[in-house]
Amino acid sequence: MRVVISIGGSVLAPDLDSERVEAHASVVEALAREGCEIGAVVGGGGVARDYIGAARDLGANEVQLDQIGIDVTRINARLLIAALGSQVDPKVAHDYEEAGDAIRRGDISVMGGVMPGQTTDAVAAAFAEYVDADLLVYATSVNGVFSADPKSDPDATKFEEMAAGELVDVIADIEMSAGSSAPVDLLAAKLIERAKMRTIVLDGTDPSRIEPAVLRGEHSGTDIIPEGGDEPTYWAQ
Ligand SMILES: Nc1ncnc2c1ncn2[C@@H]1O[C@H](COP(=O)(O)OP(=O)(O)O)[C@@H](O)[C@H]1O
Ligand SMILES: O=c1ccn([C@@H]2O[C@H](COP(=O)(O)OP(=O)(O)O)[C@@H](O)[C@H]2O)c(=O)[nH]1
Repeated sequence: MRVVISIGGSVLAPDLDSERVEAHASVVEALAREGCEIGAVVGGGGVARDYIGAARDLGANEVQLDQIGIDVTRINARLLIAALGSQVDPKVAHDYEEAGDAIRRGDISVMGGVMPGQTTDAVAAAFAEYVDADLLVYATSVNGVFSADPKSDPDATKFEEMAAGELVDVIADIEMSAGSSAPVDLLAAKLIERAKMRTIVLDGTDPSRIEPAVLRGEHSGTDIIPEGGDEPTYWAQ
């Protein structure tokens, strides 16, 4: 089974904590031991936001800010690589071909950002499509996709499952409001829909939730069901 796991910066590196990075690496290694081929994509978190904020104050334009964000995601990717054993490609893949080659060689491949105008959510979706992944997992700071932002709306309800087209609609509504954050970005949602990619959005603040989700489909987040896609098959069955 081939899996791409997107580890949000808010989850991997809300601050610099080697034990947290180690815990994520352990999950990736455990999945690899189970025979999964793994691509990981790492976000920028609070450090990226701090750098972007400082550079904005200094007059940088949006593309320059994105480039700073990409650099930070790649530093976080290096942290995850440092925590993974010999099975990982020691280079942070800068494009999908490099990442795909590493996976085909049998290595775990780790990416950060690739180009301005998007986030690592979209990188993970494109990576998953490029390598024909069986599953894409977003480990983020909320336990799935909700009808509204659960951090600000106490009446928000979680989608246990939703069609990829519904995900696009929900995300498009969020992205209409400036400065808002979303469980995945709009480009990622569109790519998931186009690729008919089976996708899970879950709370990755405790990384041990990722393994049962990948191996057995057991999680309490949101399943994104591809329209016209295959029924899920689980590695452990
Ligand atoms: N409809 C929604 N469903 C789930 N989360 C939402 C929604 N709208 C906004 N959010 C927000 O999206 C954010 C997603 O996590 P974020 O902190 O950006 O993590 P990451 O580092 O994984 O990108 C959360 O802060 C959550 O409050
Ligand atoms: O392919 C990419 C990935 C990231 N970024 C930039 O890097 C920041 C941090 O990436 P992350 O995916 O963590 O974004 P977040 O989830 O914090 O919005 C983003 O806001 C963008 O500015 C980018 O421009 N292109």
